[in-house]
Amino acid sequence: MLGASRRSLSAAARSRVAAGVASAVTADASVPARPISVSNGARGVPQQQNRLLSVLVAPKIAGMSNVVALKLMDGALIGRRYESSAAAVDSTDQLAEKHEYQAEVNRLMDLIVHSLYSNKEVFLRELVSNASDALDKLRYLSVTDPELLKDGPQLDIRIQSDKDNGVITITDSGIGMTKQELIDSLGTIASSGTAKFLKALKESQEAGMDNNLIGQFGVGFYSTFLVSEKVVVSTKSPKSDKQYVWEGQADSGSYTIREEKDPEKLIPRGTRLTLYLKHDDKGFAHPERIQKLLKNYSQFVSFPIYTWQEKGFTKEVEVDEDPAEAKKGDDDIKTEPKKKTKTVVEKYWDWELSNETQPIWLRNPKEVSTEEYNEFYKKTFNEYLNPLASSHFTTEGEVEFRSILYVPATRKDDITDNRKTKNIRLYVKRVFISDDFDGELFPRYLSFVKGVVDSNDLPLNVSREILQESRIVRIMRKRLVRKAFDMVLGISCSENRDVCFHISLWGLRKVLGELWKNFKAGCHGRQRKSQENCSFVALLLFSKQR
Ligand SMILES: Nc1ncnc2c1ncn2[C@@H]1O[C@H](COP(=O)(O)OP(=O)(O)OP(=O)(O)O)[C@@H](O)[C@H]1O
Repeated sequence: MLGASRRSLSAAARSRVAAGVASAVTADASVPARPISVSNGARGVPQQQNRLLSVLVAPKIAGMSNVVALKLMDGALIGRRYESSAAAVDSTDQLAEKHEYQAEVNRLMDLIVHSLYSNKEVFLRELVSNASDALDKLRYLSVTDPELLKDGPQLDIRIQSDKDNGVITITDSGIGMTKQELIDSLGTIASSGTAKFLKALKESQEAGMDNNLIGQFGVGFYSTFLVSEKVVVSTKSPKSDKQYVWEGQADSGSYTIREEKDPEKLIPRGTRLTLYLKHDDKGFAHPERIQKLLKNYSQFVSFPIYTWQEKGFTKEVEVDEDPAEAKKGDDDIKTEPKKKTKTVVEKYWDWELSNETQPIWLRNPKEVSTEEYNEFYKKTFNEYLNPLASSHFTTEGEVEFRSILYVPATRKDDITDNRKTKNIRLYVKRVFISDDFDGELFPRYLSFVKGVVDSNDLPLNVSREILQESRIVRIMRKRLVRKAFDMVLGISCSENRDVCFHISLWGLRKVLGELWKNFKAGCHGRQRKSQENCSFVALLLFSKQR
């Protein structure tokens, strides 16, 4: 999952890189593109040569005369002149631009398509997570720019499937993507999860695929190719008045992008993914299977997820009378014949809400099971192992907020390299704001603690500056730190207790050993409040004793 600000920053950075590449190909994105090869990497024929080659080898467009086809190709060469005639043509294939994947994506696709990974179902988790991120981003941006919602206030995810043909569509009404964002996002790798996956793969030093890694890290959007032979992404950003279609095939080093021209396929805003499943994976298109997977993987998504389900109701219908019976009846005394009826089930299809949208931190802690806390942690922070401890609490009075904090079982990031850890996800009135404010909400030396914080007192347009100066944040930070210390001390006390955050002494020693650097860094850290210092020193002493 990505935070809004993180994503916008990385998207901007990626746009700059990709803009350079794309500008070598089409100076004006609105020019209707013909089968032009657009290289995303170093490979490929020079652009001008590519265009000419494409024109020479362009096949005849189905249902079009050569004259019209030529006109279109002409249009590609001389600019906008034939834009309207291109729009009038009911064939889109010929208008598609061909792009090559970045080398890393090619490698990843190759691994995914040829992997023997048995837990292929994670594809749905990854796609729903992307849809939820896109909705989070829209909701966040719409706080300052309500116009973004003008094409529909509904924020939801809808999944429809055709089990006979093995097709699944996943539609979200989120932020969508512009053409450039499509190229930047679905042709290159800049995403956290996928990049982590590749790093881990490299570190595992295995020539082949370590199947477990897919499950541990997720491979984001590309996991669609675990089950699909073709994927179509149709997307409309509120920043653009055009809808674009990305199309990729398993086992292909390139993808295409074209403008959506079919009025029936236009969406007001957001993204629709259509997965054409591989023959052996068509079972994933069964509506009941989809619902089961959502229960398993996506129960913490805070937007409604609707699935298209077959339903039924019973009704009484009249049945035709048996002619022999009717004849017999005629011979008897004339009485009004009694109409016979039978009960039938009337089938119909409708959307069904398939998830619980109340965030886990708003629930009563007594009603949340350890498994639910652990699942929420793993899904939210992309973790593989259960946490060592968790703490769910509500603070009321002077400042009101709810939070769940976790101590992970392993520490992956090294705080000495001064990277942001994105360990705290900040929500304001349930709206996800950012995971970039970790330093402001939490001291750096506690960066191993992960969690969510939801405040009702902060403004929705909260910025780093507001956080730094806010008295509310100072109080929140103090309480969060105290809770984090309580939690770590709780782990330490567990040596002499039967039940203490369901962890073992072995786990404690392990975590303190690994967190040693964090504690040390805390010692040398900037000025801290005395109470914080006291607890910190106590922890430090404790950890040294062990
Ligand atoms: N439904 C969507 N709506 C809008 N943008 C999307 C959607 N799906 C994917 N994207 C864009 O594609 C990018 C790449 O997606 P991918 O799933 O590969 O990685 P990620 O979501 O960024 O990272 P991670 O897998 O770690 O959460 C996303 O960052 C986002 O910008």
